[in-house]
Amino acid sequence: MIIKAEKLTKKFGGLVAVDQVDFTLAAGEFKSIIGPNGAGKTTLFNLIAGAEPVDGGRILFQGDEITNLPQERIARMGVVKTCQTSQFFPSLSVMQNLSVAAQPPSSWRSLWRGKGLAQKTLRQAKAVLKQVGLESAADCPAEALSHGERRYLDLGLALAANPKVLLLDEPTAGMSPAETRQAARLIKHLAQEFSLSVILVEHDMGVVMEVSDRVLVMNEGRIFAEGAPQEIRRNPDVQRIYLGKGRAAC
Ligand SMILES: Nc1ncnc2c1ncn2[C@@H]1O[C@H](COP(=O)(O)OP(=O)(O)OP(=O)(O)O)[C@@H](O)[C@H]1O
Repeated sequence: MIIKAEKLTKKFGGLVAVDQVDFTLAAGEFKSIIGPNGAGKTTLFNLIAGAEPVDGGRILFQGDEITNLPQERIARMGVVKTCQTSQFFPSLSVMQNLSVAAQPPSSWRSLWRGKGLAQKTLRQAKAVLKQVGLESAADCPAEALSHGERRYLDLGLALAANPKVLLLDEPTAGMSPAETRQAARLIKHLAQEFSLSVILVEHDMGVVMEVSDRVLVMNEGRIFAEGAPQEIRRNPDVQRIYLGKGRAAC
């Protein structure tokens, strides 16, 4: 397993948002986390990425414990998270943003000394620019991008960091149905091309069913069900928890 979490627990005051959850991700696997609002999906995702401190349990990445390491350190090890809200330098161009993300931390000092970016970094940034289809916007300031393009830049920023495990938080949020289908296909293609292991938190069931190898259903901080997309789609208990919370079933 590339990621193994045991008895992960997170509390917010009296609320147990993630309750003794065991989670595994195999190398090359694409796993989606679904569940009704407030089920604990984003919290579990944030615990794995190091974006929230863990209250109980432990997380292993390739056998090494990463529990409560700083998020930057976890990202440098290869577990990289994208956000629901775009995080980039608004006035820098798309290519400059990708170049910063592709820059190994060991070379930040030379960047500050004005030595410029290494050729390897520029090549990596250019490759990612092409992979996420933003070549025509390479010189645009990131703040001038459309909503859909910003989501592609988010994806590019994560890919530029050379991840082994990619954590995607609602990458298609706010996209039109046509953009959503296109983005889902691109994400799946990139995951296969780079042999990435992916954890996806996503509300769009069409996307989840199309891209996932396995789907994990959370409810009230616990794992409710796990299986192949078709099994989850047919599971009457899964449909019940969605309907019980007033959301559309898958
Ligand atoms: N920073 C926080 N402080 C207090 N409570 C929080 C915090 N983050 C999450 N929660 C609570 O923890 C529970 C799980 O939230 P979480 O965001 O993980 O659920 P989710 O399944 O991702 O929901 P959604 O689908 O609505 O995004 C919810 O009851 C939420 O209100």
